[in-house]
Amino acid sequence: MNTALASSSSVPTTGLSARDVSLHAGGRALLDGVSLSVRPGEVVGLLGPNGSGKSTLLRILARLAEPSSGSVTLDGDPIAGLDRRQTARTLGYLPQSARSEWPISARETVMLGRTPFLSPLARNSEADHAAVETALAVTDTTHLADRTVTTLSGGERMRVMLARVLAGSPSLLLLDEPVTGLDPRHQLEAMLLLDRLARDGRGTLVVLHDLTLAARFCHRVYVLHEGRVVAEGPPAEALDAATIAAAFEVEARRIGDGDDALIVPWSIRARNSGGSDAGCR
Ligand SMILES: Nc1ncnc2c1ncn2[C@@H]1O[C@H](COP(=O)(O)OP(=O)(O)OP(=O)(O)O)[C@@H](O)[C@H]1O
Repeated sequence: MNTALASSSSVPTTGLSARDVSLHAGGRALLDGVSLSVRPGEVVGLLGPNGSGKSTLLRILARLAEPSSGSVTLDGDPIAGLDRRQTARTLGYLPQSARSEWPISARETVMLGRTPFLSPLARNSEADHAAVETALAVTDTTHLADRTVTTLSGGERMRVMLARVLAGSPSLLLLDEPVTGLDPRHQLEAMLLLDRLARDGRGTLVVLHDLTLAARFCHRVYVLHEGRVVAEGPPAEALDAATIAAAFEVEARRIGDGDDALIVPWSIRARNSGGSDAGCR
């Protein structure tokens, strides 16, 4: 499968960083002093229970929301001051449960990912069409290209929306649960694709709920809990039993070590278990 995603339009980057980012809304802190980075050549996992702030953080990193305090920098420059088109060429963002409401074809939907490269009133170029066909191929959606996107199944639609991000050939990808709803084969294909993109020098921050996929495919992970980073580092270190218990309130069974580890949530951990609580690091 060809994974050479339109490298000519990719904008080189040294990485994206959040420093001490907080966001207050609804009378509480949704994010509280979060610092994080993603660099070219790495797949970084963003993990945490429902409501811990993962999507909120991704929206801030994608410049779709403003933090109450703290900063986000791209290549060392504050993202708030950068040219929006240039930012869109560098950063690819896949929202959670991404969907298209327009009854257009999957191919036309993927072509929308080329928007940052279009001049006003210009027709799509050969490079645009080539990027779209490659993005369809690597997401195994070529056979769906002429279907109206609103008629696709949830997993098919997710792969098309991922193709739309890839069509822009971003240097850095911000992906909010890209494998949720995908069948096992397509989950693996998507994670293997991120791995190949990292080897090509691109970087990805990916929200995952599957601890085994995170352990296998992420170079580093951040674990969020109630808006704070409670663990970070290589999965073998950050996803230890104490962190999993404290952050997710489950006991997990671990089979194997390192990136071969299977981490399976196994039993519910009682809340308010007093002194036996492992606590978040
Ligand atoms: N505009 C808002 N006003 C008030 N609360 C908000 C707002 N946006 C999000 N929240 C709350 O902030 C918290 C974090 O939401 P967020 O969507 O970032 O969580 P998440 O970690 O992505 O969760 P999930 O795994 O369920 O997708 C949640 O409790 C959510 O209800």
